[in-house]
Amino acid sequence: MALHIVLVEPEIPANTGNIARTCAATGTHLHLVRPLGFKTDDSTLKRAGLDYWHAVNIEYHDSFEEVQKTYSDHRFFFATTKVKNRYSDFQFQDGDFLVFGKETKGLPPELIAANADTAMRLPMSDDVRSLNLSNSAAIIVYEALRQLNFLHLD
Ligand SMILES: C[S@@+](CC[C@H](N)C(=O)[O-])C[C@H]1O[C@@H](n2cnc3c(N)ncnc32)[C@H](O)[C@@H]1O
Repeated sequence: MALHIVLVEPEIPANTGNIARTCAATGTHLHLVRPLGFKTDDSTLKRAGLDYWHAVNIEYHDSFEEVQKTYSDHRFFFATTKVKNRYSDFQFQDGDFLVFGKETKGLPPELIAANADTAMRLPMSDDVRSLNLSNSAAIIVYEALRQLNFLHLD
């Protein structure tokens, strides 16, 4: 088993490359939902992931519904600025899916509304609208790993 990160329609290659590197470091599986805002041979994407791409377990999907259908026996958590639930108040389990939205618009409001019980927010001051996507993913996956005693890692 492993944790899973889902990026729904990511736009900025450097963010996806950074997240791929975090996935390689943590044994987390990466799911990219099309359309992507870059080509998979984009040099910025490759550079941000350094030479760790071979260590990333990556899957591409045509829709988020496809991810949910394929992994219907897993739990899904949704990272968004739009709710009050604090990310660290959830009890994560091995196999959980952590879902992140696109850089410009975030996750679709209807997806958040339909999953309000498992939507989570990283606390921020009122001066900032959102955190960077790759920073958000790193913080949440490491919180899940901390709760799981860094299962699968040293
Ligand atoms: C740059 S943000 C999107 C900004 C968008 N205007 C919004 O408010 O959702 C890209 C993604 O990073 C994650 N993110 C950024 N800041 C977050 C926060 N404070 N709490 C939870 N997720 C966050 C979310 O998954 C979001 O969809």
